[in-house]
Amino acid sequence: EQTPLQEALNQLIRQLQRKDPNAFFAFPVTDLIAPGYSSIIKRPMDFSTMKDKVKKEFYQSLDELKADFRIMCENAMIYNKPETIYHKAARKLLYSGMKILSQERLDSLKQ
Ligand SMILES: NC(=O)c1ccc2nc(N)sc2c1
Repeated sequence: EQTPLQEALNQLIRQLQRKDPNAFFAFPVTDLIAPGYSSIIKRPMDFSTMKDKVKKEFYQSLDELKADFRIMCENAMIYNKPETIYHKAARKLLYSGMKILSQERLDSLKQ
């Protein structure tokens, strides 16, 4: 019951998650592991939420998924200090992920 767009977006999320081997971005960040997170980060995002949004057809285009991916990485660079493994992982993920999401052949998914 998946549309071509859903198939393509799920495949891209799988590709992006391979760039997060420590699964720092796999699930929502809790205030338990990250004190004060929910009062600092106004638009939390993670890969499990993105997958749920694909399933519920919240994304109408690749650009909308790209926006959530960028928010997810930027959140981590806001909350976590630059010298932390989380901040460094987020910056690396953002750059490698944007390369994956900006390939020519994906232009058909743009609206
Ligand atoms: N995505 C994040 O910002 C993130 C992920 C995992 C994690 N674990 C901690 N102890 S702080 C922390 C932050």
